Amino acid sequence: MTTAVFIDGESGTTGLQIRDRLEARDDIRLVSVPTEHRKDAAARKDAFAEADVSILCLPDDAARDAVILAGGTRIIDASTAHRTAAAWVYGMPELPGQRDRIRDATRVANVGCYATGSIAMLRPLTDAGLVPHDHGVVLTGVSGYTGGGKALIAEYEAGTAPDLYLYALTQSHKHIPEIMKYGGLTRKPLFQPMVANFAQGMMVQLHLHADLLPGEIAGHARIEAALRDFYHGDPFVSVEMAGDRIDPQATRDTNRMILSVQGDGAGRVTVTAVLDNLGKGASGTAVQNLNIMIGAKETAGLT
Ligand SMILES: NC(=O)C1=CN([C@@H]2O[C@H](COP(=O)(O)OP(=O)(O)OC[C@H]3O[C@@H](n4cnc5c(N)ncnc54)[C@H](OP(=O)(O)O)[C@@H]3O)[C@@H](O)[C@H]2O)C=CC1
Ligand SMILES: CC(=O)N[C@@H](CCC(=O)OP(=O)(O)O)C(=O)O
Repeated sequence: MTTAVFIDGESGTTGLQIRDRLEARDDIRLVSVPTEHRKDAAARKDAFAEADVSILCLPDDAARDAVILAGGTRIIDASTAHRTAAAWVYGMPELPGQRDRIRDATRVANVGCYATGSIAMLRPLTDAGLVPHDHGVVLTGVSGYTGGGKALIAEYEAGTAPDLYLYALTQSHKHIPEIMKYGGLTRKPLFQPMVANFAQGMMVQLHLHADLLPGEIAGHARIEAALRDFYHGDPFVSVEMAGDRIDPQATRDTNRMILSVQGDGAGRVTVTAVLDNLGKGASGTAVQNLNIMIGAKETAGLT
């Protein structure tokens, strides 16, 4: 039996990557609208009606409109529009109990790219009580320029964007609400992202003065052990020893995420997540969520 899948926004950065991961599969039949009708409501409504599952790869406002057009089809939304909405299931399979919720869901909000790394580091530590929920958390991140979609890609390809820049300087990055809700934080974290001159790849870091946390010192070894326990047996997330350098492009074109713990071996600890912003941070997890929803092998179409 095949599952009919419509990717709304399939010619965009995320949509193309999802298409690449699905088109060779014999358990999936892709439903498409001709390129010239890609913004035509009637054509898209027909595609939604034909699909068993539709994946939205659109800007937030267009994604909200698409949900109205979509009727009863099951949806995975790659945008930020529904990530903390009560009626939506958060599409981060690694969270406790989340695979069962995703399997039964009709509306899945795919996790954001920086949020994937941030929550992956935070949640094991807040669940284990090593980082208190109201801790003043500091996160930094660097993304490849494809994270900014077609518009930012065009700037880099034209050579008009700087090799590295900081942005979201007012502490209002769009991923903060989902990082708080699913990372287990009650206090807004500091989060400083940047973009660098490479296409795909991402690194997110959590910086901790673990010796100042309450209770027994949540040092390097306990933090690493909590991460290893949380991800034991996970098909895509691993906790590894980092060498002298960490490459944000190390998992390019894969659905893998590598976590590592660095520091002085005592109280000053940095946890690092490396993932592909377009892979594990977007299209890879969308396909992983699709696999869970349709009862396919979770790793199908993914490396
Ligand atoms: N890039 C990334 O790393 C990540 C992106 N995402 C999310 O995925 C979504 C898509 O991002 P991305 O692929 O980067 O963006 P792109 O700009 O590359 O692609 C967006 C696509 O949506 C199409 N589109 C825009 N408006 C409409 C509309 N009203 N109806 C139908 N199609 C429309 C665009 O067509 P046209 O070009 O013709 O305007 C384009 O093909 C965003 O919500 C983003 O937040 C999620 C995680 C990571
Ligand atoms: C480099 C860059 O601009 N990155 C985007 C995040 C990527 C994105 O739009 O997607 P998700 O929210 O769906 O993860 C940003 O910081 O707004």
